[in-house]
Amino acid sequence: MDGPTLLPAIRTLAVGLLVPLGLICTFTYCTTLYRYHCDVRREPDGEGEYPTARSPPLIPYAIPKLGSTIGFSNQTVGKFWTWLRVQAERYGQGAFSIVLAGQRTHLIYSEDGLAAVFRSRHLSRAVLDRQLAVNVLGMSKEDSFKAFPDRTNEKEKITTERLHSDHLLSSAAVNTLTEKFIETFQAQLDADASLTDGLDINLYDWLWQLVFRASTTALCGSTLLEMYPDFDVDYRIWEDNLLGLLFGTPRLFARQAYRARDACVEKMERWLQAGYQHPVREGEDPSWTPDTGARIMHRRHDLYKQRELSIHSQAGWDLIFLAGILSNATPAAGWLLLHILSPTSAPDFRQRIMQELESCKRSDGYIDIPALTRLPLLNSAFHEVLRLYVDLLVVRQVDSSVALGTHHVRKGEQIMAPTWMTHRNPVFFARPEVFNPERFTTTNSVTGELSYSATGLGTNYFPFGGGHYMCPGRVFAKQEVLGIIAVLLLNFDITFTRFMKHTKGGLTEGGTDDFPTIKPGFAGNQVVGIQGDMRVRIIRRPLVTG
Ligand code: HEM
Repeated sequence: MDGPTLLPAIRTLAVGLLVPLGLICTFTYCTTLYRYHCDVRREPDGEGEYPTARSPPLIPYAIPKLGSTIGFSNQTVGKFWTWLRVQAERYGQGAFSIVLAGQRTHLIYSEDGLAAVFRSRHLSRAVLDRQLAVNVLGMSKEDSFKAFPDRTNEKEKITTERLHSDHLLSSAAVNTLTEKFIETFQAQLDADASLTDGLDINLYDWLWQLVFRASTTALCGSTLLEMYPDFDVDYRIWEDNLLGLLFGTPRLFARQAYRARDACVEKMERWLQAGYQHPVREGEDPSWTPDTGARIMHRRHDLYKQRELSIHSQAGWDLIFLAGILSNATPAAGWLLLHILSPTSAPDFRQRIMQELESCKRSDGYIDIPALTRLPLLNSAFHEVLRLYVDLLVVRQVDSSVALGTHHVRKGEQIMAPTWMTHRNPVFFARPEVFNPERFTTTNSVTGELSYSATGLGTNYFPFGGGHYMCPGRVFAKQEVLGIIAVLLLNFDITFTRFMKHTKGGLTEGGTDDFPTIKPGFAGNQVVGIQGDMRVRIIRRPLVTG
């Protein structure tokens, strides 16, 4: 066929394809839009206070299967939720549904709906955990079923729940982990002679490295970073691409992410193999060893063996466990420190934090960690960081059709409970976009004593998720973050120089108003990343003796 005869054929083919596609999209949009408007305007069924549960209104879309995937995947953190809030207020809805990559997904944020999500026995997370195991950790499908079974085997000697409650949540375990973390964090600072004369640094970048090493050593021992001193390089790439991997971005479009994932897992695998060559001696149960890390890791490794996981899958599961501490507690500490030191904060904020911290110095020079966790302003500021900077999606699959408050969901569908819709709702938190370190404090009207509390907010505040799957690292995370702040502020003078702005070419000098912003990413990042930095001068304080 020559050129002139080929062109009309292509045109006919294009028209033949595009016209039906256009018609399908127009028809889909019109029908979903019509149904949406009927649903949002429908009066509640049922009697008075007891409305009958019904399926949340489905957000209209044009492309079948794709549904709202593109809008939901917008990488400006919070953009989708801001849009959804407008819909929620306009139509008085406590939940909406979207089609996400072909799956009907309910976004639930009403108080009764959230309470039911955390309580319900009809919801689980195994399918999502397996998707994460295969896509993000490179586990085989077979091992993902062994690691995340649909039902826990009652006969199992070790279970994840028992393991977490005994070795991650108990106060003895948390204190041991915190002590090891602080010891390693402090040792790095002590070893840096340049801090005595003073250093000009980009604060968060500097802190990230220190916390990365101290957290990894506290959990996994010192051998991992001795074997792979540059482990952080691949880890950072993997962390930045975690949600893209989870959603199954094909390897062709995310080569660097897959390479970093495989490199991280391979390094953890070699570290595990080296550790297994030096098993803990019979009858001994050390709280930490250089080769195998903390006791929680030893017990996890016992669980891996009980479930007969390959060494590759064991390494992947260790990697995501490590990410719990690295990818959440580190930015949380960063946001808190930036706010304390920022010239944009209230003038007396830093001074009051310092007064509180001074009261936690023990006579031997160490920090009284339990006392730190009772400081009202510091703890309130920590909770405020989590309110403002956690973009969490509590994700569950529906195992059997059920009413979650007034929302009816069907077997096979998916639930997402977004923190953004409640944590930034002006009805629950006045001026929600503003960092207010006093938000969780109260002053006793008789004694004038300041205290703090994040309880009483019920399901309006859930940075650590809720119910059966609630974060088991929550107590350690808080102690770690407060410990970082105390060690730095009590031992160093830190002077603000300027903010550093993020640009395409890297960080450039900013003004005194350019407080760092939220790093772009998919919804559901947990503690959001920090974009930009703060230039400071840091100098060790002279030791006070006698
Ligand atoms: C500020 C810090 C942290 C935040 C905001 C956070 C948040 C979360 C959230 C939201 C979940 C899922 C809960 C759900 O689905 O309902 C989770 C799970 C988990 N977190 Fe954390 N986390 C933090 C720190 C940590 C630390 C320090 C560790 C470990 C040392 C940790 C270990 C885990 C583990 C093992 C799970 C999975 C639990 C399970 O599947 O049963 N987290 N975390």
